[in-house]
Amino acid sequence: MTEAVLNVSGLTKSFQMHHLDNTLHAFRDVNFSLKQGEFVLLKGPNGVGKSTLLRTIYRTYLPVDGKVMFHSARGDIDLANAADIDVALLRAEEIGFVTQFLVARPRVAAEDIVAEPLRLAGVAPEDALDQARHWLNVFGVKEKLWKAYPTTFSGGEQQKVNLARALILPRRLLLLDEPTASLDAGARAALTKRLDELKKEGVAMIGVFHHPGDVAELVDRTIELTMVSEERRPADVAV
Ligand SMILES: Nc1ncnc2c1ncn2[C@@H]1O[C@H](COP(=O)(O)OP(=O)(O)OP(=O)(O)O)[C@@H](O)[C@H]1O
Repeated sequence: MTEAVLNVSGLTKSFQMHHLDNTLHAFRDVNFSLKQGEFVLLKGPNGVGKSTLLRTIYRTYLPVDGKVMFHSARGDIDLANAADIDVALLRAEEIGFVTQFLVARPRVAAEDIVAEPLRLAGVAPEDALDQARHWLNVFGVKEKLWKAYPTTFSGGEQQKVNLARALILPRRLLLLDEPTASLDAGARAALTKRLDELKKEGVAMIGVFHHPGDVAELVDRTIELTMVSEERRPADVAV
């Protein structure tokens, strides 16, 4: 039987706009589940709350209501209520998040940024570097840039480093927020291929895609978020 990875129930997020003295409702009463190897496409118009939903699952944001039950290899944990230290551990080991923005650090070479998740997982430094170079190559980062600092890279080059780092290690759950936004066709094809491999290895994925056609073959289900009206409605998600 395929194992459940994530159960999201009654998840609701709003932002308190103190300077305007009002509340902005991002999404309300979102319910869905994800199993191992499942790929869910998140859709909806601009501003409907797609990125906010992914960030709430990742616990960048705290929800105002609901549960984000993550079935970790170490046991079940509600990310909506978990201690920061447990969230940090899960991010290091089991939950990946690919955004369109690289968090580049000053004076850290591209290959070291990519190799870091492997090193932290206990892979020997030279093996980790070899694998990092392999993935930089797969995503189309030119060899002469491997030892350079990505703070100076173009948007697309930074995004390729970002992908190589985020996808180097299979995670139990992978959140993808427009990972193709600034990529050329070659890198988009490499990304689709890597996501297909990860899916086959059992990684559960939910993501928003700029070019949903790229992942059409991988999608098992689509979740469409709809705008929250200011009056209360029981549910705002169609599955
Ligand atoms: N930190 C924040 N503080 C206040 N409001 C926020 C914050 N983050 C997001 N919002 C608001 O929440 C709503 C949902 O934003 P979000 O970025 O999740 O939408 P989206 O569906 O991902 O949009 P797009 O398709 O344009 O990327 C927007 O109205 C946005 O202004």
